[in-house]
Amino acid sequence: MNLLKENFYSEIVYMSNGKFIVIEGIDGSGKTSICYFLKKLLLKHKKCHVKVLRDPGSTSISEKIRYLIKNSIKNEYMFYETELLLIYAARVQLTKLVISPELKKGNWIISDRYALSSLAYQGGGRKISKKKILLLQSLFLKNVIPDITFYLDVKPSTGLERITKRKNKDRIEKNTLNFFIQVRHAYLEFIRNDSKTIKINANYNLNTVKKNFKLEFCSWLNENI
Ligand SMILES: Nc1ncnc2c1ncn2[C@@H]1O[C@H](COP(=O)(O)OP(=O)(O)OP(=O)(O)O)[C@@H](O)[C@H]1O
Ligand SMILES: Cc1cn([C@H]2C[C@H](O)[C@@H](COP(=O)(O)O)O2)c(=O)[nH]c1=O
Repeated sequence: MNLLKENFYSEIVYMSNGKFIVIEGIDGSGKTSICYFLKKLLLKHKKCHVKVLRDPGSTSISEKIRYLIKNSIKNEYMFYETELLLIYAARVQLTKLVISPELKKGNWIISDRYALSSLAYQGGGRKISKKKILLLQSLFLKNVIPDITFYLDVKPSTGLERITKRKNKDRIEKNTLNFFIQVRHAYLEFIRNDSKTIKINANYNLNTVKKNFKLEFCSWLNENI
């Protein structure tokens, strides 16, 4: 695609409205690596302000909630509904404090996960009804919709292998392979026929994933900016 080098940068000159870009995928799919790769790509041209965020997290309150979500508390089980509501509390805080104001200023947001994660993890993984999750979404996030979501699709065994190499697993990562198979299945169901989500094959090595992501991103940019 020859739009890659010339057009990618010339298009950025015209960026004036803020854009909300979300990177999704199961644990170990490479989301964080791609978020920072995209930030670098956008900043090279210095024509827009870019913030990378993580959901849950990225505000003081949301980071405290993130800690609760990711770490087990001795002798007390966390109910799946509690998990969902904590995640939504962190997301509402992040949205009101950072995402909405930044977008209003015309800045760009790259978010490592957003509402689709709840449909995949709490819906597909924990089996909370889609209706309840969508109700929270429509009650609290109704005007904040990603302009585009990139879903990094990886085989759950590969994703888990990558995170096992990196660090000790947290409360959610300790779930079974079958849990992640169901989360991936839910992602694939939700993005099927969704024109605002682009699927990237994340089973390849990181350089190849970055190259393919860049191609898809540039092509989206050319059509949408
Ligand atoms: N395509 C890839 N091939 C091999 N290793 C990868 C690939 N993508 C990421 N990794 C490695 O896997 C680990 C997890 O990557 P990264 O943090 O980007 O993923 P993530 O989806 O954000 O994970 P998590 O959800 O656990 O935070 C890192 O050590 C990273 O270098
Ligand atoms: C947003 C969101 C996240 N989760 C889970 C998925 C991950 O295991 C952690 C977040 O950690 P990461 O390193 O930032 O990927 O939380 C979830 O279950 N539901 C959600 O909506």
